[in-house]
Amino acid sequence: MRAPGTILPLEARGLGFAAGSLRILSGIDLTIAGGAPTVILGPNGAGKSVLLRLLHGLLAPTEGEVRWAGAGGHRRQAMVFQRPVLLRRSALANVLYPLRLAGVPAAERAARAAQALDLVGLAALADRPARRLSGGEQQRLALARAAATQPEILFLDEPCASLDPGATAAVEEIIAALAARGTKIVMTTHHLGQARRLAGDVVFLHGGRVLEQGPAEPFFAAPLTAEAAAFLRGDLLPR
Ligand SMILES: Nc1ncnc2c1ncn2[C@@H]1O[C@H](COP(=O)(O)OP(=O)(O)OP(=O)(O)O)[C@@H](O)[C@H]1O
Repeated sequence: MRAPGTILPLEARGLGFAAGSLRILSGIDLTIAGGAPTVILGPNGAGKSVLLRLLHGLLAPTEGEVRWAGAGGHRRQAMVFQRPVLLRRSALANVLYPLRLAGVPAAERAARAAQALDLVGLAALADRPARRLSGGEQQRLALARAAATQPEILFLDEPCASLDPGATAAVEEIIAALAARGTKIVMTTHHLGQARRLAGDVVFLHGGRVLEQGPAEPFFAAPLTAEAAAFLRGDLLPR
């Protein structure tokens, strides 16, 4: 069972990140509430991955802060990366391992892992060595591993970056299923079609700043900034 209460909304206030003299993100103010997925969009180098890492707590901000509404925010979230790092063990063992680390009682671990493998369509491959799975299956396994920990918020960094259309559709289905059962998804993607299909709201980043933030439908129909309009047309944006 998930701990009572909620850690949402997640708020970023004056958030910034610099590496030496290079400012990568500045002045980010965001409120991420529960509900349909939040999709972070923007051209290459806009700072999407860095923002996701700051929100997740993997990077420490050099300015501003990330605030969770409730206690234990860092424990009730998970992140899945473009290329999952899997243990040299079976698919099932990969899902069980973080549950053991999280102190989930042994009796509950097997049921949760089986349920998560089922959710991603990998129940039949539970005993296969994880590193022998295809790229799409590995990404689904990474999603199962994260989902089994029952995070309230799940960060996904380009989850379909190196997947073909079939594998991408399978991952999108899993994301939609997780969102439907109440997991808040915050993700980056370069697939505009995917963003339109999944997003409840959008954060548009350019040059390390948030230029737009709001519900997905009006953003796609009539973006407010010239930069977002150009991005949606597929034009190159000056940095
Ligand atoms: N630790 C770091 N040190 C120095 N520069 C960094 C660091 N992390 C990211 N950068 C730079 O910050 C900028 C933003 O990187 P980030 O990966 O967040 O962009 P992105 O929007 O996710 O891009 P892409 O769409 O290409 O993945 C890039 O120019 C990147 O090279």
